[in-house]
Amino acid sequence: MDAILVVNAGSSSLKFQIFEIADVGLRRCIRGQMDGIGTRPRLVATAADGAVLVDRRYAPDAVGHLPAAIAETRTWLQSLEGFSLRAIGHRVVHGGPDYARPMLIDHDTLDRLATFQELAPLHQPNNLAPIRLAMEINPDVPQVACFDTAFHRGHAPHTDCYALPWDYYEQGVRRYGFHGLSYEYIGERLAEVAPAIAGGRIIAAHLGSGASMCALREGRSVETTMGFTALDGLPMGTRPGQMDPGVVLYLIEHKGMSAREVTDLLYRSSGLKGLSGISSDMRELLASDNPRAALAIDHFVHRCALSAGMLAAALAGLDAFVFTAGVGENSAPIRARITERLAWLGADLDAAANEAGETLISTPASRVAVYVLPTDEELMIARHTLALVNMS
Ligand SMILES: Nc1ncnc2c1ncn2[C@@H]1O[C@H](COP(=O)(O)OP(=O)(O)O)[C@@H](O)[C@H]1O
Ligand SMILES: CC(=O)OP(=O)(O)O
Ligand SMILES: [Mg+2]
Repeated sequence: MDAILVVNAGSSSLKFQIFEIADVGLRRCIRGQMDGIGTRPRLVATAADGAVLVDRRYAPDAVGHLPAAIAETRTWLQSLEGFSLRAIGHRVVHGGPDYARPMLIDHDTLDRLATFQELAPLHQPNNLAPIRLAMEINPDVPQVACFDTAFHRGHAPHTDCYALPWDYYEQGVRRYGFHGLSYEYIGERLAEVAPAIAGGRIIAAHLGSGASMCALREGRSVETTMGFTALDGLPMGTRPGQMDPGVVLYLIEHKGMSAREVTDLLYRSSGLKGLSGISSDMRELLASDNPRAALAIDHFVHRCALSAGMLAAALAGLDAFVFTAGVGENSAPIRARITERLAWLGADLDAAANEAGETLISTPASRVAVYVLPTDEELMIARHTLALVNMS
């Protein structure tokens, strides 16, 4: 069976899918992930009919980081039979100013993408490692890079620039935005679920271990919370989100921290994990009676509400709000708390629908439709990969 493998290395998870290249297009065969990396690692994969193909838990230090997750997942994938790999599609978080669309990967592209590693240290090295590995093992199998940043390309310069001397913008110091594959999918999915409003003023909230929001109009990104890097915007599992740059200067100049130490603090030890002192995982914080867990959750909800207000201002109003990604798709309590903070915009939560995890969780009287739409970055990657490989 001719197949496409899709690899999506996130900050706390490694997601993968295998699609058959069928006459009718793509048919999903296997969907899996290694999640809870470093906290409660678990490899789960299911077949298209829902049959569980593997469900394996590991000790936290056995799969303590993405390279270990890649190695363990690759070993399992190699045990599969019956697939003839025709292409591999990869999520690559940072495409810099050059890459505004998916690209076939050659060694020059790979070298260029490696120069963005310091702009996405939590992701880019883990995005590029499987590409290098596959190039060594299967050099004849075409590989495609699909960028988180591409969906946000095309914003007006006055929205993408920082108030710095202009030549910094020209050097690439600008707002890029991330989670673009997720937002591209959510925009298409909303057009299927709610065609009447999909082209309107939409905020999509990708609330995972990495978290951001995006303002869409006519299905296109007009503003988003992440910026030059995936540190900016909302508080996340291990990242602080928006923060006065003076804090970085203070940590270096007055606390004597090195740039490397500040990088590690901001990418790996801040956010929900740093504030709570307990965990980066919203499930553990919601289950904790520790006041610091409540503080971290209160902070997360508050910053989500503020960012939603900012994006509603960018849209000059709001027609729909969409929750997606790990927290957005799975946590009714967090959805309820954020939606309550959007009442001033006209959002009215249907508590029963929210608890039941329905697709529409706002009441008929709500002036803002509130949806829960599972994202599927991997499907977007597979579609782009098939399109590029068919064209080449
Ligand atoms: N039932 C749940 N309730 C609250 N949070 C959840 C739930 N399930 C998953 N999560 C959160 O989602 C996060 C993973 O988000 P996800 O988008 O899948 O991963 P990543 O951000 O690594 O791409 C977990 O770290 C956890 O905090
Ligand atoms: C950009 C980003 O934060 O990605 P993830 O949510 O997969 O960590
Ligand atoms: Mg993710």
